[in-house]
Amino acid sequence: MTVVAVLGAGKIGELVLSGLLRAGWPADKLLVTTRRSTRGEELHERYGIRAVDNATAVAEADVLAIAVKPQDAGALLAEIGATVPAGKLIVSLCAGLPTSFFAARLPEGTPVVRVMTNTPALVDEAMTAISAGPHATGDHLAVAEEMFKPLGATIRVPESQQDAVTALSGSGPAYFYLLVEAMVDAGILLGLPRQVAHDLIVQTAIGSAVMLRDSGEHPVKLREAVTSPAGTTISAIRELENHGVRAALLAALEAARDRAREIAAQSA
Ligand SMILES: NC(=O)C1=CN([C@@H]2O[C@H](COP(=O)(O)OP(=O)(O)OC[C@H]3O[C@@H](n4cnc5c(N)ncnc54)[C@H](O)[C@@H]3O)[C@@H](O)[C@H]2O)C=CC1
Ligand SMILES: O=C(O)[C@@H]1CCC=N1
Repeated sequence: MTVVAVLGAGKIGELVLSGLLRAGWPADKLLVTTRRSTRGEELHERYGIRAVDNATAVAEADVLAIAVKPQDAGALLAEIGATVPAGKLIVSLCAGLPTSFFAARLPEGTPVVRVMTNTPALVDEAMTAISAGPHATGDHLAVAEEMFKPLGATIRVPESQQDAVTALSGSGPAYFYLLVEAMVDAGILLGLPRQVAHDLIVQTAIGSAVMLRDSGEHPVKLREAVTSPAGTTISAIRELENHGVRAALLAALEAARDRAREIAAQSA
């Protein structure tokens, strides 16, 4: 069975490892590398996986999943790049970095797949977009899918779309959490106890999300069904439009996409 090493076990690296274990990936087919040895020991105790150094991971794993910050990827590749044997699959989880960044620092012919997942992987509800980079075949994409399908939904996209994907689904959970946080505050403004406001809006978010996924209806239809003539909802929507929420979202996602491009430019 494929041995996967996660290089850099912060939030996303741990989330991938824990998801693979939940899906039944044997612990002895997983390796992790960390910058601090105490972090490696912690992960070993928590999951029973071996924490090794980057050189051991390169030697023993079939797939190297790069989960360091994009700003740290250059240093990591300077350390391991020349030693990566032919045929190892590189799966990058790094926002912004194009697969050409990896190809330029790895032996010629090394297959690279670029992946953008998100934190709901923690509850097996991730959205993961997968793109083939240099030398990546259908079989390599299938390996990436085997890793990420148990963590939620997967989609294949051309790499040219990955910065937009990062802005939408990679960062997306943060936008929903911000909205929920703001709506809880609004509930408090209206006089509700914090816990009641929290419970009301979290269940409303879950119900709305399930309807978005399962009803087959366009979001406009779902919103119209809530919006009674001369009712309460349209009064709220007028305020949202007056305050430019729609325009703010367009600008926000454009800013996230631009930041992904900037990260790539700064790393080149
Ligand atoms: N946090 C998120 O929601 C998402 C993050 N990503 C991407 O995942 C990657 C990781 O992000 P986070 O987990 O949020 O960052 P993080 O900072 O929590 O984790 C990165 C880890 O890499 C370790 N590290 C750095 N250099 C290393 C080296 N040479 N050898 C071994 N370990 C090393 C650091 O000590 C740290 O624990 C980033 O590239 C980010 O763009 C992708 C999708 C979503
Ligand atoms: O904020 C970031 O850069 C990472 C990438 C997508 C989500 N978090």
